[in-house]
Amino acid sequence: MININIKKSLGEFNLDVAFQVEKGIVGILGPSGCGKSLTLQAIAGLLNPDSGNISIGNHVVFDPKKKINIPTRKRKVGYVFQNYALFPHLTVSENIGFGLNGMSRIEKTKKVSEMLEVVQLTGLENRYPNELSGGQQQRVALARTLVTEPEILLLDEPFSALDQHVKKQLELELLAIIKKNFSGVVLFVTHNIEEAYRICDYLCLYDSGRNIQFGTKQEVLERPISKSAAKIVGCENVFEIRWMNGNSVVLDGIELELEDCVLTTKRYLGIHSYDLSFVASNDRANTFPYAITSVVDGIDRATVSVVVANVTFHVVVSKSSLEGIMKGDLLLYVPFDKILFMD
Ligand SMILES: Nc1ncnc2c1ncn2[C@@H]1O[C@H](COP(=O)(O)OP(=O)(O)OP(=O)(O)O)[C@@H](O)[C@H]1O
Repeated sequence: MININIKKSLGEFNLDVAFQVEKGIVGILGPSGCGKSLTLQAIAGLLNPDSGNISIGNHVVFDPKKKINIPTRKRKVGYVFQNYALFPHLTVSENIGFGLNGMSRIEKTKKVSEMLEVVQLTGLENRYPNELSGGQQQRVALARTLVTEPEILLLDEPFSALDQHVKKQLELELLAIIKKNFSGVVLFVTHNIEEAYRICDYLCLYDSGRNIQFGTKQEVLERPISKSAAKIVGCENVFEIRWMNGNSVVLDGIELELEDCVLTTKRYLGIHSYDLSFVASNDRANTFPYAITSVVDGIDRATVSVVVANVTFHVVVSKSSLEGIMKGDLLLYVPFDKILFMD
């Protein structure tokens, strides 16, 4: 369990975050410079907040009102950094055993060798970090952290230094090791919504030093609460709206019908690019002729940008459907049950 409620001013930047997590892997997502790493540093005791409190498990580790500020080494926090931060002059075994203080040599050797097995690096114990691949270095970093039996695991963009082609495989490996050997809360900082979705149970969205939304990954993806939350979860189609009545809204020049009367005060509407589609007939509401403005080609999918009146929609389509869409005799379909309303 982690409970954090802190404020910290650093020059112009103000960090003001509060959330509580009982268990599971939480993806912390947000634009660059929004305070994700500072939050992890505060939890680890590497940054002193100006006020607030932090508890890990059943222990208060920071609360200036109670004069509590437990030092980093006693916080039971495992921290894996972007660049792994291994000691270059120590071998794999020495790196893993580094944090095991107050243990006999025999005990330490046993623990390190168990951990080498957990991260499948047995046989490489005498190598130095520069003799390992990026993925192997990452596993040493994870082992060095897990061996200290932390109550919380902080992963700060652990895949960012890896090549694209090995990333997914290593993600799976790392996830399997964590799930099998660690039962506490994992806070996982990433910029990538796809990666967060693959790995995490919950998402915590950040914007300008604040956490703006927390929920299961499905909830957050399906119901971003604001325009900034929608942007962070990769919703490419967000528009300011004018309510006509409870049954329809007007975007810039087009009217969208809604399924039920949903009068709200929400100012924006969003729809994920994968929820839009192209259809052959206008036998349903919200189908529109379109003009294509661009096509971004992917391996098996493409993103087609189309204009309807003055509104540009981005639509993800399969490559096989691209030819029909390019001819322009289909209609863009905006399904009302996929429309998201937000502040
Ligand atoms: N010691 C410091 N003094 C002043 N400002 C700082 C300090 N450390 C960080 N900042 C500022 O605080 C903000 C948040 O930094 P943080 O590293 O938490 O961002 P982040 O969300 O992790 O970004 P990224 O995704 O780029 O790693 C940034 O604007 C950064 O410039």
